[in-house]
Amino acid sequence: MIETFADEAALAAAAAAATVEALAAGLAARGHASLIGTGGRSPTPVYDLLSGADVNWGRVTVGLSDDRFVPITSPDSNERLVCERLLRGRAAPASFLPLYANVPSPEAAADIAEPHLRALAPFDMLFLGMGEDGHVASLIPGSPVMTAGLDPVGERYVIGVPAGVGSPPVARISLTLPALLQARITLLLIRGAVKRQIVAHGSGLPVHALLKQAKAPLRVLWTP
Ligand SMILES: O=C1O[C@H](COP(=O)(O)O)[C@@H](O)[C@H](O)[C@H]1O
Repeated sequence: MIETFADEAALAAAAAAATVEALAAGLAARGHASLIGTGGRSPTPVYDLLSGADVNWGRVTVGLSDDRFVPITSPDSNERLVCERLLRGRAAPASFLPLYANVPSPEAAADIAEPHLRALAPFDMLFLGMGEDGHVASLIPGSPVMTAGLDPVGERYVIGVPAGVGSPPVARISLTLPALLQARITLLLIRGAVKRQIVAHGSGLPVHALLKQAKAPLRVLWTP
């Protein structure tokens, strides 16, 4: 079911409330909690709200479902977005687990991140955006690693994605479907008629691998 919100602010308020609840549950049950964020435009107002939320952020680890293989100084860096919009104010004490590393290739960065993501799973909250091509994380149609990344029994949690697909078409680092399915709750944050149509009526795109599975609870939050 797609949950419809009147505007971006209403969607952000619902997403932030669900996130605070999920992090509080993780903290109460295990003494620590995890939030895997996403890049793009969709999560930004949610990050703004969460940066002021009453959470024991010092016991929260924040990661990313994907990043571009660019340094944090780049405007294309998802890590930069999270640092600028989430990890400030009350959320400043949270720990950050990067996907990007200053190494020669996205595959080498993925190798570094892999054990840390495995140790962090299962995740208390996962945010995903979706492109108008149906991609989630950096599992992008046309990519030579998309099929491997969407293999539900694949051995990797983190993969390098060669340049040439996506916007911008830079190399990337992405969580795989087995990693995404480690979320206790996932919020798919989408906006606009095209994305609603893809979720409601499309098939065979990366997002549908998540929509059709029953292992990891998923909410779709949409606004026009
Ligand atoms: O390239 C990316 O795009 C998607 C979707 O972004 P949006 O601006 O349409 O919400 C995003 O989820 C992903 O993290 C990012 O790398």
